Amino acid sequence: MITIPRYTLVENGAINKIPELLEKLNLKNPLVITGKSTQKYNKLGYDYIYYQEVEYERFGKLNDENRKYIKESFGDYDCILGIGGGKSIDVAKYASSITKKPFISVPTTASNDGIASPIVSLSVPSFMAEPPIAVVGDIDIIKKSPKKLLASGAGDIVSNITAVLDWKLAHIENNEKYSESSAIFSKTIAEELIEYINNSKNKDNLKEYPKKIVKALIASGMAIAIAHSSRPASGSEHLFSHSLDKLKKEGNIDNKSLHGEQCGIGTLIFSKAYVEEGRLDNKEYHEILKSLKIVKSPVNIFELGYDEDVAIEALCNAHKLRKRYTILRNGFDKKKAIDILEKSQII
Ligand SMILES: NC(=O)C1=CN([C@@H]2O[C@H](COP(=O)(O)OP(=O)(O)OC[C@H]3O[C@@H](n4cnc5c(N)ncnc54)[C@H](O)[C@@H]3O)[C@@H](O)[C@H]2O)C=CC1
Ligand SMILES: O=C(CO)COP(=O)(O)O
Ligand SMILES: [Zn+2]
Repeated sequence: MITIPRYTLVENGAINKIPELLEKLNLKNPLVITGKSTQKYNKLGYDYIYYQEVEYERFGKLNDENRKYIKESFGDYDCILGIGGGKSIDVAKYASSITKKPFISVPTTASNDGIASPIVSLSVPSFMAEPPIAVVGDIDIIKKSPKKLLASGAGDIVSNITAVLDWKLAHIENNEKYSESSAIFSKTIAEELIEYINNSKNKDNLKEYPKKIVKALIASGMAIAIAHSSRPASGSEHLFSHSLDKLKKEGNIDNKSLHGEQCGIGTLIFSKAYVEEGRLDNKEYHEILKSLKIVKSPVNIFELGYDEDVAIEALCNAHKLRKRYTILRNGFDKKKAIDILEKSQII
């Protein structure tokens, strides 16, 4: 069965409609999970906790002790609202899946497609939970969020191009189950966003970008729900991002690069790899590059704040991050990694 949000509000002032929405859903006692810079958007003063204080790390491990802890912490409320960026939303979604309470997603920015997806990405590999029962995207708030966050949303959307290529490749070379309709849906979301961004100078100079990116991210989450897997939105480019996250964590690297920014870089690397294999037109690689430049998302490893050794190591380890067949196949050795990083001008 495919479950997608029952209500999706994407408009100016949407956050003021939360009471009305709760009433429609017959919910009365919400608990908000939010971040320190987004608590101000809990305008109705619902009880709240910061995602940072919910022992974030424990959530990645699904054992009985953690389930008990979550149930005890969230037991008295009849629904959970995630208000904030990707982390607030992920923690809220996870808590909702453990407590079986409905989850309402209230993104205050548009940085990744966890907004409406059934995926929880607190660990690698990610796992399936329930999607939000409703999404409340207040454009007044989202358009004022930091540009870096809004730009990273584009990186998470262009990812769909390489993710779908990887999915098809896995079908051809590894006999994996593949859904053409899901793939077309996911790819179209990315192509339409790229087209809008790249023509924005002639159209509205990105005035509509906040609304477009939120809608694209919600749709991408729905593509994941339809496929019942993150396959349509996560391929080799996400493996690169997960690999970078691992290096950051293990090496205690203090760098605030965002998920979507890292995935944007990954998309440039692997779209170039697909061009090299003759499976993608070079024009498409350039369209992706152009769109990331226009929204000012990083297009090389230095703009992302790392040196080239980090890029090489992340790329050489990427295939080990999860069991998912991609153009990485059995992994890139150092020579191949450097070659493609140079060709895609990441280093
Ligand atoms: N479930 C899924 O399918 C996915 C989940 N994720 C999750 O998302 C996380 C990354 O999310 P991001 O949003 O990139 O980072 P984040 O959640 O760490 O947010 C970055 C910062 O921006 C702040 N922020 C959010 N809205 C703001 C606003 N309007 N004004 C000022 N500050 C604001 C946040 O409070 C936070 O301090 C990953 O760690 C992963 O757990 C990422 C991709 C997909
Ligand atoms: O980030 C995601 C989709 O954009 C989720 O993908 P993962 O399954 O790789 O965590
Ligand atoms: Zn992503």
